[in-house]
Amino acid sequence: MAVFTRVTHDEIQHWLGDLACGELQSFEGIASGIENTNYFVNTCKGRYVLTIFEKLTDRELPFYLGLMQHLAGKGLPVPGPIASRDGALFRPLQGKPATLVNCLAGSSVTHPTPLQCEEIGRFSAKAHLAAADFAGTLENPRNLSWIVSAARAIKPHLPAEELSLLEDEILFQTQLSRSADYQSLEKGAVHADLFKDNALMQGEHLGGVIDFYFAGVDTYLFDLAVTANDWCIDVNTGEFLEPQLRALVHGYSEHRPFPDAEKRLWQGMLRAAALRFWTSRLSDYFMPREAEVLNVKDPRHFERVLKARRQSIPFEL
Ligand SMILES: Nc1ncnc2c1ncn2[C@@H]1O[C@H](COP(=O)(O)OP(=O)(O)OP(=O)(O)O)[C@@H](O)[C@H]1O
Ligand SMILES: N[C@@H](CCO)C(=O)O
Repeated sequence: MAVFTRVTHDEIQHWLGDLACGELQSFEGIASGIENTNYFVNTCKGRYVLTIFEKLTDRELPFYLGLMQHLAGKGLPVPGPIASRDGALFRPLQGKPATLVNCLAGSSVTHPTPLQCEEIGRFSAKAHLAAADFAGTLENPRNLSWIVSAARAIKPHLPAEELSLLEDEILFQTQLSRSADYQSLEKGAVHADLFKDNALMQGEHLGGVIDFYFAGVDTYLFDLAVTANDWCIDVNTGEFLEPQLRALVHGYSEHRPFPDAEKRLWQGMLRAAALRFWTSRLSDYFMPREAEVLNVKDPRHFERVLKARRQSIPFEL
């Protein structure tokens, strides 16, 4: 249940104020999602999503909402925040920052087809190109420094075999991050959490990508690796499904061909992406925040994915 903050018709009507989105007709809480409170809001001008941020603050929100506005402005299927007359993308509601974004069509898929993977690959490349002139500079909040510090807190809880895997992978990633190839990778503002549940599909067509609230500046290759590790795998084993992976890579490279350094670092970045989510899931598992207790995602899934990526990958870029 994701409605942490309950609001009334009058409160929403008042908050909509000068947003030029028309008179409020109805609203309903959205049950899925665990980070923020979301409502579908219907006005005489259309359907929107109201998000009340439970933890995010003025420090991060200008980056996330600014990036969504930037990408939507370039025609990508991303929910653009509706700005108030003075240009603000978020304003307080019940003392928490809140925003209104366009409601996009579609629903998330659990077993993507190769064509759907190709479509998400195309989106990813287009988003990387479109974000190149975005001015925001927030670092990926779940970067290697975060992983190292989260791992410190997790380590006392881990059995020996997992501890050794975690330490070995962090060592590998630390060395990799110092390499000339890594230093030469192209970076920009990336989604960094483009899992299946953050994409709305309409058949083979992408209706939209949502939930930019783990976005940050990181390498394009890392971002694509995050997507590959979720969209293109057998969820039982963590192994890649080759047709899905080939389709994702093909869709991506249609718009942004891979530079040589990206080709050389593909397996390393797939490992980095698996480590990032294994660590965050371990952290949520051992040190859950209040609202997460009932929604902790299984860390062992990403342990399996990481082990599989360390072994081999089906083909090179
Ligand atoms: N712009 C949008 N258009 C259509 N549906 C949306 C939009 N934004 C959110 N939703 C719906 O609301 C649900 C919850 O949103 P979201 O995934 O962003 O929740 P959250 O709590 O912010 O994040 P998390 O998934 O990390 O818990 C989505 O699964 C989707 O069904
Ligand atoms: N996509 C993340 C959740 C945070 O967005 C995970 O599956 O662990």
